[in-house]
Amino acid sequence: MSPPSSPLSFERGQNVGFFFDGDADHRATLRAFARDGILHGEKILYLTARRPAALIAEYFADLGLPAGTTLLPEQIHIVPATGPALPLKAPLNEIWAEFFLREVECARRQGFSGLRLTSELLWAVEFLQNPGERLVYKRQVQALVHEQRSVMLCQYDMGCFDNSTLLDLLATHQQVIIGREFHRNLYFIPFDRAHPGRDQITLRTCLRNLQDHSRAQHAFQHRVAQQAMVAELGRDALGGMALEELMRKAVTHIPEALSADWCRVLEFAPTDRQLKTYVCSLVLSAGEEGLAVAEPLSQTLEGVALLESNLPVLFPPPGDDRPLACCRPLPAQAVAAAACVAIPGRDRPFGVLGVYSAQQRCFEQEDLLFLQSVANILAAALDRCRTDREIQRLAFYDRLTGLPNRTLLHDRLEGALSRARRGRHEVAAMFLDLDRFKSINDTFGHASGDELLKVVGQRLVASVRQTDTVARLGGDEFVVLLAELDQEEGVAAVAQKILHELARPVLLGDQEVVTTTSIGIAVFPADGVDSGTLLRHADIAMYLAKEQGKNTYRFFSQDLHARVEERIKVETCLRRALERDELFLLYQPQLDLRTGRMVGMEALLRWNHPELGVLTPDKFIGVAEETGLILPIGQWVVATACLQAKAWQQQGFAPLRLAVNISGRQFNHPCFIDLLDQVLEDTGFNPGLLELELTESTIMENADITIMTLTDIKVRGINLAIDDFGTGYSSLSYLKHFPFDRLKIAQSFVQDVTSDADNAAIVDAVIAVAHSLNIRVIAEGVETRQQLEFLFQRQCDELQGFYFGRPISVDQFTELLRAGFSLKDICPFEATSGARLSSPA
Ligand SMILES: Nc1nc2c(ncn2[C@@H]2O[C@@H]3COP(=O)(O)O[C@H]4[C@@H](O)[C@H](n5cnc6c(=O)[nH]c(N)nc65)O[C@@H]4COP(=O)(O)O[C@H]3[C@H]2O)c(=O)[nH]1
Repeated sequence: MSPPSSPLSFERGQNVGFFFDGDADHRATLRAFARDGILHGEKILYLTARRPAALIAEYFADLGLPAGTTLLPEQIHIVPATGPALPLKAPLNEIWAEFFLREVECARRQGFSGLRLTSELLWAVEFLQNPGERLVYKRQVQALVHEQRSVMLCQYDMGCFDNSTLLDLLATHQQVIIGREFHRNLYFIPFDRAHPGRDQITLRTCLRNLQDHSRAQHAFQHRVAQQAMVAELGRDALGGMALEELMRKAVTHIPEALSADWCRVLEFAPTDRQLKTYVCSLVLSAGEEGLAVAEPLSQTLEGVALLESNLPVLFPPPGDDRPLACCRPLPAQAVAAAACVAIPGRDRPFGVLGVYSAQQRCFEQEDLLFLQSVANILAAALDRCRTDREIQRLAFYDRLTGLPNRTLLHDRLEGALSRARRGRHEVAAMFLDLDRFKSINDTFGHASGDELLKVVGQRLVASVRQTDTVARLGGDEFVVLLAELDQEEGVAAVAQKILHELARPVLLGDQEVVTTTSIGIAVFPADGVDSGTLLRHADIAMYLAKEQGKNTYRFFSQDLHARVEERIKVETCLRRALERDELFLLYQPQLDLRTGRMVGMEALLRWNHPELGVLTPDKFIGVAEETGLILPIGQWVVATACLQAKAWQQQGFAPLRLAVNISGRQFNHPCFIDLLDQVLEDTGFNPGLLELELTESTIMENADITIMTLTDIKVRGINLAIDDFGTGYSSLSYLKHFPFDRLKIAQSFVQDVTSDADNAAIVDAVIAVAHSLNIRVIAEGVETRQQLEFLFQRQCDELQGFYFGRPISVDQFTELLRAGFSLKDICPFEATSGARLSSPA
């Protein structure tokens, strides 16, 4: 039989030794070896530790070798134990180990060079090398296999494993150290055929394996330590350890894990394309903390690691490449070896993780994998940190301007107030609202509006100290918090500075825009002791600033508070006024001064307030405007007045012109014309009898849009009147451009017309200009006969005023219509062309 090409086959012509411990009868094994030609032509060294040499000799005499076996008696050398005979079944211990080694030495001296070591010897060698090492027996093997670790397999023949288990183990584990008595059983496994290429696992190489094993064991422990560190850093990162702390921990532990000297993280600054030290395991001097790289990135080790972010870069380089310089600053000790990997980032690498050694050495592939694993953990932590920051930014900062938002403002205000309480100083809260933001937004578009808000934010920040807070609450509302005040005059000066800064023109695209601001100021502790009250009071003061002409600042006061409280009350009730039917209209007659006859009426709104009684519009129209309630209310007025006027016509009264007041917000609403059409359609009222009264400010607010809307109104045949003429812009020139039918001279002029020469001159001029433009003039607020006479003489066209009739209810007005009211009823009047007033009766 030809010898099998088994991993167990021995090299011919070599002295071979088998060690048998003499605990068992090994004849069967020897017979099997002989049968398979293993023992052919070899010398057998039979070391016996526990059985007498004579007994062993008997084994060989009575081997019963198969025919053709060439094992000759002279091949067998029985080496008796040189030490004391050991008892059978003695436990493996140091004495055993030393004994075995002595025997091996002895055999070597006898010229046995290719000594095969059996498991006992392997164990002995290992035991002496690593006294702490435990042998792995039986069940423990399974556990280690499960953990995917190297396996030292012992006592294989004790029935724990069958051959297929062993084959599986060998297939999945590179490192199988064969243990005690294993060789015998292994021989019977068709091992080479099942796993060609694994023949390194042979008895022949066991000793080398053992040394390798010891090295591997060391490396293994090293890797385990590295893996443990990766796992720990991963846990820290997941557990939310602060980035700085995590980085510091990494650079502190990496040198130990890689047997290197020091380690650092360099951060990439994309603007100047430089790397700067983020953390270092060494204590850097002040000068070393600055920017790290003077050289171009591509010429440094770390720079290349960063640029070629998927590859670790080594110093010295593994090939023939010229070594790259390490980034400065470098600590005092020279760098003889280094490995750098990139720390990945979302859009570009964050930086580089580098480990350095003063000794010449090679970093192994596993070292680099470890380094990259740590870099990946740092990258994940950086990413999480960035996400946290992003969330923080969204939660506490205004997206458009980047300023603190309401939440952060409250936080800062609370902090400032508690410091102020302790330090007994004042804190000022300024509430700012841009004066014409809405119209700028409407005119130039939202993108320009946003741009303006950004500029405002920047100017505010530039106007205050760094310790102060500028926040945006939303829309065009900002708050400035002056955290430490010495005196109130200081606040006024800051407010003044802000007004000045914000009034400077802003370039939006190619348009220069000027906006102003109203500021309300409340000061802790006088105007409020908690953040909510302080801000509310600053807001109230801001309304006062708006009311008193805008582009100014006002301090909060208790008086103001009372006024605002009432206003808030009004607002709350006004919301329900429409539903509860608390609104109603009065009608005031308008007379033709030439004929003395009633030619029209003005519908005037009243609110029957459940607690305050009947309120005139000046008490609630402002609130309605601010809150937007003017839209449903205004619509209700137009519809109710048209319905009523139509009802009077249907009752047989001569049709009269119906004047209705339209507020600025109502007029500027995009649906205004549609709503008007709706009313006319629903009521069937003749548009030619409807007159809309608009104030000068409504007309002037947005001249371009106004002219279009006015034209739309005129197209429908509706009349237009300018209300309160003289109180607003008082510009006669725009009369030319707008299609008005009537001009109402404001009461304030009419009232003093007989006592104030200036007023008389103005009224005179206004009538003349209006007539020259074919616009009729109506004077309102006529209360006396003198006023009437003056207006008559100046050829005013129409009149309205208490002298002829106050605003009255529907019923009273119906009575008036029935009675056929005329100017003649009040004063004798000659209604002819060129008529004059008769003397009073
Ligand atoms: N002292 C004095 N006053 C006289 C005399 N003759 C008339 N008046 C008052 O002058 C105001 C005339 O209305 P206006 O100038 O359009 O001024 C109106 C108008 O601008 C506004 N308004 C009234 N109703 C409405 C409405 O339905 N919608 C809107 N948006 N505003 C309205 O409220 C303002 C005030 O309305 P009222 O309080 O009803 O006051 C009315 C009227 O009662 C007089 O001889 N002497």
